[in-house]
Amino acid sequence: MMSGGPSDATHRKRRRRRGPKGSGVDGPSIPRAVTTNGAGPEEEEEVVEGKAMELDAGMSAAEVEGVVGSHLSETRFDQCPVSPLSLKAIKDAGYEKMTQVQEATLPIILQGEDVLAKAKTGTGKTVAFLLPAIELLSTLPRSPSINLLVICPTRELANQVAAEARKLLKYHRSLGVQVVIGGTKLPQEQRSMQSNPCQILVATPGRLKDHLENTPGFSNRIKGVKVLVLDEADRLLDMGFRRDIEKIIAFIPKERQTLLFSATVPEEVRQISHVAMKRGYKFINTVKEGDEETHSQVSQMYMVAPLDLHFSILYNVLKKHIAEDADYKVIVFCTTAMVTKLVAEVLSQLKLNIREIHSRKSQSARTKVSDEFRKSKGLILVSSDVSARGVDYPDVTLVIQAGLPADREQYIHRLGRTGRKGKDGLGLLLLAPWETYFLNSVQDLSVSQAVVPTIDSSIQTGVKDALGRVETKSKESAYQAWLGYYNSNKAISRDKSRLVRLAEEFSQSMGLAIPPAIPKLILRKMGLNNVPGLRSV
Ligand SMILES: Nc1ncnc2c1ncn2[C@@H]1O[C@H](COP(=O)(O)OP(=O)(O)OP(=O)(O)O)[C@@H](O)[C@H]1O
Repeated sequence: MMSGGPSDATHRKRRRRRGPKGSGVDGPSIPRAVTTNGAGPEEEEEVVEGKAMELDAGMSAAEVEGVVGSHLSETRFDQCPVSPLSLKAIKDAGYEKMTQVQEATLPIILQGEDVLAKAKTGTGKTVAFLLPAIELLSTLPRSPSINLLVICPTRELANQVAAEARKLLKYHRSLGVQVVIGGTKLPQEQRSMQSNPCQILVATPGRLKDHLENTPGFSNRIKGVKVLVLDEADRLLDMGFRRDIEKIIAFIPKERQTLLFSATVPEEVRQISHVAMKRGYKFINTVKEGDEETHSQVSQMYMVAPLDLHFSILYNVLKKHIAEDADYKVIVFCTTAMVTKLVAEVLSQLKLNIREIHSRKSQSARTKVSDEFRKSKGLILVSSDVSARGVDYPDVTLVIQAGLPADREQYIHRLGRTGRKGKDGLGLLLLAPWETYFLNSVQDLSVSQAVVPTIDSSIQTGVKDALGRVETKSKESAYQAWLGYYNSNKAISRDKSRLVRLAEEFSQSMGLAIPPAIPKLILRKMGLNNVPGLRSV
């Protein structure tokens, strides 16, 4: 018997009023076809708290730590109503016990309910939605329709979800999985879908929309969707992706099961979940109230220092970490693609073992680097937010976030690349003094201040020389991207002359004597034309 089933879980019905008109929650941007999808004027959701976190009064401190820190439940997969074919594949994958989110969601998903699930990073959410969906699919008659559609915000994550699906499908010979992602050739995907139509499709939103609009027969195939999954649901429902998702959902039958998963579920997402889910959906939260959304076994630090020290601090911290851990595996998150490129170039010049990944790289280069980083140790991945969510690189020892994360959620997801599957990890957030206001948004997490290391002259000289060897073009592009990123941040862009001053500080930190000129058109697009202190060409 499963111990985390609905009979053991705490159920609470909760009625919530949706936000007022124009509050951004029910705004006019939601097409009628989508808003009518099971949503009434008042949303009702059932809150189910998994019993996985309940503690026994008689436990020792070590046992308590083991339970709280552990991502695994006491339930084995072979104790669950799962087909022998799936069980065999699960065994081959080396999984024996279910993780807490898997234990809490499986029975409810198998009952056909719509589910919004929140569980910490690296705790097996992918299997939690794939396994019950595959169980359902295995009972359907064979057809060329797509029956399970999984939408992911990044290409790397889509590939990874497909890989996990292939593991689980090992013995389900009649089921197949296909991936459609941007950055690859559309006709190639069209041909492969035609020659081998699979029941499971994993996609990024833009490319999926492309297929809906341009691939003959595709919109018919998608009418067969029985289960829709939004992985990293809060990201997919935020303003960047929301319109695409709404358009896609309009093509999919309303009679379906919808599963939304993420490590972060801000209140706004709960309020707009009716965009995708039926009323009366179950909200399953395996993060106990009062518990942090991050892992206790991951030490989180922040460091505050002027921008002109950031390259040296980065170099110093990395060198120290490498000296302390021969199996180091580090991700350095940067604010934008072009800043990522610059940081990667500077650190490479400093003879560190660097790989670079961001949206300006070709998809084949991204896939190559991602595969290499997954398998390797002794490597530093300098990354934009393309690696922030979902990607499962085992044994990452340290995550550095240089500059402001986009928001609290992005901070949590980036940090979640370390400390996966109950392992230890380290996180460092490196901020300039004027960025420290961000700390308010993570004050409920255990982030402690770290002392700025003393930077000796050899490090300073090394960094200066490395910067000198980096092409001016990279610095110019980084400056422009930096300005764009901070200009889109409301707290900072309010005072344009301050923004220009800060950008100049960044330019100096790269060793440039004067800030680069920016094309007029771009300045206009950023709303920064005629701002004193910015040069244009
Ligand atoms: N029951 C299990 N036992 C052992 N390992 C598991 C189990 N389920 C999943 N895993 C492994 O745990 C790792 C993390 O899983 P996954 O990437 O799905 O986490 P996640 O919760 O989706 O994380 P994120 O929030 O970062 O997306 C993967 O390597 C996966 O193969």
